[in-house]
Amino acid sequence: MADSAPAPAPPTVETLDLTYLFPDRTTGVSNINLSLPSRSRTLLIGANGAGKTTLLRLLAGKRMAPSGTIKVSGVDPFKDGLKGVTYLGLEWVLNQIVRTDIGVDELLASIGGDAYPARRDELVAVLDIDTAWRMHAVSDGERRRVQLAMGLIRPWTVLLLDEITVDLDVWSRSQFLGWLRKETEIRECTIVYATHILDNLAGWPTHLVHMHLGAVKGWGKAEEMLAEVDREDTGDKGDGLVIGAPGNSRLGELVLRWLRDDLKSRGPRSQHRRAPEGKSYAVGGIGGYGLEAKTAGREAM
Ligand SMILES: Nc1ncnc2c1ncn2[C@@H]1O[C@H](COP(=O)(O)OP(=O)(O)OP(=O)(O)O)[C@@H](O)[C@H]1O
Repeated sequence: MADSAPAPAPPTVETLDLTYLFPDRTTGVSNINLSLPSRSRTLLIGANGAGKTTLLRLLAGKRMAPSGTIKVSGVDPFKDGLKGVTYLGLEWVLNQIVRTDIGVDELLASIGGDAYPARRDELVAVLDIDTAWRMHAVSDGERRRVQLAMGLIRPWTVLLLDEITVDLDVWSRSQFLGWLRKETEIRECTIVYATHILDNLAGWPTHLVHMHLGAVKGWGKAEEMLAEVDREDTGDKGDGLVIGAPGNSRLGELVLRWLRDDLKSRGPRSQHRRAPEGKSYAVGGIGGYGLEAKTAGREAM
């Protein structure tokens, strides 16, 4: 009788009342409840310091969350490993190998390009990479394109992206976003993407998560959240924070509104730090929180 391997768990991302505090016990993320289905493309939106990177690193298993508060593809990413999860963030961008005198072909082969030749060739084409480039002699954007190809060649099932497209020109970024979209359409995979750059993202996300002061202020299906824009008038509220420029996408308009309201509710940064409405950050004595994982072996390349 032939062995039948169990079907892989669907690549879902779930958090259950997830709280994580840094050692100062005042910053981090608190009480986060999300349930992102397979094949979703989620944008994490929030002002600088809202908690997006912290959340992504927790989802990637790079920080230890309290037991039972995170499940990625059905398992705890810290305890049970990162199979199928690709996290592309700052550490990956800063890796020095991509600044040395090494050729693109060699670099792509070193991270498994030869095992996935079709994906490698597709990414080289989508990201308009010249495989004759030497990495010490390319522009920032060219280097970023090679880094993206390196990070994406292996067929991930959950992709966690912390804004890593900043150096791409508009065309390359739109091609890249289109490729990501296609991935979720042709196979079981899921993307969570933290970004401040909304160009070419109209119609891209299936879900939106609005973060503010370490909490999720709202989340849901993108179309339902975008419907807010059609319902509300957003012009000048007499506070000098005018939005609603003609030509803004609905997504751009919604995000401007969110950030305007967040700024108003938070006040200037130099004022005292405030917890999100209805929440209070615990100070000290919470078992399991604030533990920075010893992640040397877990850091992305
Ligand atoms: N290692 C750390 N130790 C203590 N506090 C931290 C640490 N890293 C981040 N923070 C704090 O946690 C909060 C959330 O930071 P985080 O990097 O998650 O924000 P973000 O939404 O990704 O911001 P940005 O859009 O600027 O990248 C910030 O107030 C930040 O100062």
